[in-house]
Amino acid sequence: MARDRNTGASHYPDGMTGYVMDPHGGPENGSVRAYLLHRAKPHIPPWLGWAATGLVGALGHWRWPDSAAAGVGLTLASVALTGVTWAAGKSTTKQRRLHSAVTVACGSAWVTAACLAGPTAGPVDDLYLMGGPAVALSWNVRVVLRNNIEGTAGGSSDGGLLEKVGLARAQIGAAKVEPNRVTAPLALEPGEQTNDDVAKALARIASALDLPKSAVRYSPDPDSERRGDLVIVPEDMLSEVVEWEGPSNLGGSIADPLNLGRYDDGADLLIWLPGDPDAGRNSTHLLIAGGTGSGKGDTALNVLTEILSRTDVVVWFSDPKAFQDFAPLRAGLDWGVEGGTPTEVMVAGVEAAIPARTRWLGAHGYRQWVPEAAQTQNDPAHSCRGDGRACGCEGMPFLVAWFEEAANTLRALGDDAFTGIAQEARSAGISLVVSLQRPSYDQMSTSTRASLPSVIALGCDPRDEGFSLPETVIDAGAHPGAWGNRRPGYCYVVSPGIDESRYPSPGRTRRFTIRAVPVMERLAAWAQANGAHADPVTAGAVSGVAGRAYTGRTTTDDNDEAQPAVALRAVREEDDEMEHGGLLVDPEDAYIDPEQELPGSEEGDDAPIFGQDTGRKPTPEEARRLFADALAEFEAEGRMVVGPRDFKDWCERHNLSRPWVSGQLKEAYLEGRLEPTNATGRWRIVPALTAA
Ligand SMILES: Nc1ncnc2c1ncn2[C@@H]1O[C@H](COP(=O)(O)OP(=O)(O)OP(=O)(O)O)[C@@H](O)[C@H]1O
Repeated sequence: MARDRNTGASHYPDGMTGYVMDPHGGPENGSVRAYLLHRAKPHIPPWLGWAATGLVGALGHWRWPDSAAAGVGLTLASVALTGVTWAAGKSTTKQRRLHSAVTVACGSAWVTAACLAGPTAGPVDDLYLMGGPAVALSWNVRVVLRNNIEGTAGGSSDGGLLEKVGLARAQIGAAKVEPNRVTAPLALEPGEQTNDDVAKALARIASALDLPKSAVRYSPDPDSERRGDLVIVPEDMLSEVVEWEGPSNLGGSIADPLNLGRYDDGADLLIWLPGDPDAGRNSTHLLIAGGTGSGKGDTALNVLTEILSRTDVVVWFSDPKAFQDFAPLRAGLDWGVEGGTPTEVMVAGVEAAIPARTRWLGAHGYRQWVPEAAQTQNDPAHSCRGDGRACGCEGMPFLVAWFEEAANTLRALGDDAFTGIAQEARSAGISLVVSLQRPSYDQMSTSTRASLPSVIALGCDPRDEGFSLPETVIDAGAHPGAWGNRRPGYCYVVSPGIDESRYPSPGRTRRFTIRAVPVMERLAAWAQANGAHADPVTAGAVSGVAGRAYTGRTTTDDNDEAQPAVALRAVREEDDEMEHGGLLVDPEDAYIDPEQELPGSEEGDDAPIFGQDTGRKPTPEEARRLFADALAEFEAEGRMVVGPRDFKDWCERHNLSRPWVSGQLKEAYLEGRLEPTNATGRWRIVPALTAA
């Protein structure tokens, strides 16, 4: 069929008749009578049925007036016919099945009465005149509604939408129509079509409706392979930008939902990090994945501001981008580092905190972290004492360990290590938050990806969709690849606690502008004064591996236990006054093996060594002292993870070789001064000051 661009008229091949609707519903060719006839056609059969019923009733009475045998036969036939109708309607929708059975029952009962008593006797004719049209009209209404739903979905009178998209014979049930959202139950052809077929047809449905792909979604019924809900959201209500004005629940608990923005139907976009034993939900780790310009930075700010506004959580935060986006919030963090070695130390800190926290939670009768765990333990049911009395231990806040642009860190850590940490952290009241520069498998391996159950998937390259979102959610119509960086802040969120039918619905986070900076600074100051401090157990565990690198949040509060840095400084000053060999052994002397030979060293060279480039090799003893000094210096700077490369300049200065340093590092490990890390050739300094 061709269409004249100027007149809008359609030209059919010779001999064909037909019409095409213009967008306003008027006939474009053919007569008005033909159009009306065509429109009326689907509504005529019920009325023909009504007329036929009347005719059968009249003929039956003429044949069997007042016959008792005919009465029995007709009644049985009527019941049988109704039963057959009910049975035959098994494969259709419940509503249609009932409607058909009731229609047949009414019709056959009237025929029986008309045959026996006569079509005009008593109320029989009135029943015919009133009941018949009512039943016929009910079928007309049904057809109209069905057409309307298909019409809403873009179907036109020359073929239903479903037929157009290859789902002929699928049935659409009564649609729920809300402002800007139509939800229509779909029942597919039994044995012929599956929910996968609908998923594959979504793009064609969007095309038929002239809508973007993300406007059409499908939520399969988990209990049926041929049923589900087709959801159409015609207008993009997210196009309006909403600016962040402040946290949603200042002073609340981290167990309360974090409000990150809104869904396309206006509902709040919420996530939960800690688990909820009542809901059978464990705590979760979160991946924030999006391409450049997708609004990942602002989304992270939405998440972080929400977390910092709660009173029972501490945040450890690593940002290789030197807190470019997060600087206004830094004061509210319990521990903030800028990537590289400090991040390695932070990872070691998380690793150390996990068993300590899990033990504490277990000892206090918590199977997972709940808000009560963050309070002072005054409940005998959560006591670590054997005598059943309340223990009064300080509470343990939830811990969020956040790794911005984490690809390098994760690669250095290795898959097994990360998977292990992720698994164990969940029962230790720790959530990991990880953001990636590019959401793809070359940034993060499959198994590491699998250990992050929650994701905020922002716009990305279409090829990376499968990385960001589970296949089922993509099949249901989620397509972050369609946004790229053109829709900043648009996201799909998959996370425990959210109704799964929401997963394919897009949401949008709030935008942060320059106006948000003072509000964020106020929030950080608020968090500094009112937020939680790391509990002694967590702080102790992390200080044990990170030493001075872990400072704890600085406040005006004088709680030394919650501020390991203050405690450490006090210990160090005390140590300086002690003679070597006291309780806290001077690291310079503690690990020297005077018997060990230094490769290539010159015997008997006893020139002074400290602070000078001698241009000669130090004696073995000098070299070991220098090495111990270097470790102490690293520790003092908070560089708690070291490897041969960190000694490059030092080697040059002291005429010592890299292999010698490698050997010395191993030796220091054997002596307990270093611990291996998950990365080959990297060692963690065991803090000398807290080792006691
Ligand atoms: N929810 C939002 N609504 C509207 N605009 C937003 C939203 N989020 C971010 N933007 C805007 O989109 C642009 C890119 O945002 P942002 O810098 O957060 O992206 P990004 O993914 O972090 O990019 P990059 O990785 O390059 O830093 C900014 O101009 C920002 O203001």
